[in-house]
Amino acid sequence: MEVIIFENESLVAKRAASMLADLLSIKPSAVLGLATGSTPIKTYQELIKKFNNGEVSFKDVSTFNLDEYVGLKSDNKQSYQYFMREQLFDFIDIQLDNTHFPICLNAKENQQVAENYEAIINAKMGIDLQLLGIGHNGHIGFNEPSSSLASRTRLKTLTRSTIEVNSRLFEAGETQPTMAMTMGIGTIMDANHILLIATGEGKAEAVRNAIEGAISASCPASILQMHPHVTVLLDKNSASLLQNTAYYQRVAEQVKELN
Ligand SMILES: N[C@@H]1[C@@H](O)[C@H](O)[C@@H](COP(=O)(O)O)O[C@@H]1O
Repeated sequence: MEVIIFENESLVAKRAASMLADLLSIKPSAVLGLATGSTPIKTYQELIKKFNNGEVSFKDVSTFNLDEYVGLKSDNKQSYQYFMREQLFDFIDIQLDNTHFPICLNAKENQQVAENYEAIINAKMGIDLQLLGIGHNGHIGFNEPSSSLASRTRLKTLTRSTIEVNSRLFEAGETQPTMAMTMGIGTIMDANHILLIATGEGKAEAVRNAIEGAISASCPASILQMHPHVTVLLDKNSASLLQNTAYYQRVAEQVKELN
C-alpha cells in the first residue's frame, strides 16, 4: 500500500486525476471503477480540465460505479447516475452506453441486478482502476461495517450513521433511500489497481483504522491492506491520526527519486 500525504485537498485531486489520465494514455479503452460522494468531485473537476486541454479522452473508456440507491431513477437528482452526469459525464466525451450502475428500481429484483452487474464487469475483463472514497465508519462503496470481506455485488441496508451523514445532501421533502446496491468488497478487491482518496478531519479515524488498524469487517476499508496494488492519497487532515507518516513520506521521496 502506497500512502501519499498532501498539504491540501486540491493536491489530492490533482494527483488522483493525473493517475487516471496516465492510465488512459497507456490504455485508452480502460475500465474505470468510479465513486460518488463529495470527495471525488474535485478529482472529476481536474479530469474535466484535462479533457478541455486535450490531455485526455474518454471516448473508449467504460465505467462501473460502485453503488446506486435502490428505487431511484436516473432523472432523480439524488441518484448516483444523475450525480455522475452532473459532475463528470456531461463534460467529457464518454459514451453514456459505456457507463454502468447497479440500477435496481424494485428491491425484489436485487439478485438479478447484482448477478447482471458482476457479469458485465467480467465481460469487460474486470476493472483496471477503481477509485474509492471512504465513509466515516470505514465503508467502501456501501459495504457497511460487518459486510463480508469476500462479498460480491448485492443489496445492502444502510446504517443509521451513513443515512445521517448523507442526509446533508438531501433537501427537505426528498425521500432518502435506506437501501443501496453496491459492488461487494470482493468485487472491489478484484480491480487491478485501487485508488483511495480521503480528505478532511472527519475521515481521520476511518483512515487510521483502514491503513494501520487490524483487518476487520468492522472497518471494511481495512481489507485493502490485502490488495497488492493500492494507492492512498490523503490530505494532512485525514492523515492526522496516522502513526507512520514519517515512513510514508520517506517512501514517497524515494519513489519520486526513482522516477
Ligand atoms: N457510497 C458512498 C461512498 O462511495 C463514499 O465513499 C462515501 C463517502 O462520501 P464523502 O466523500 O461525501 O464523504 O459516501 C457514500 O456513502
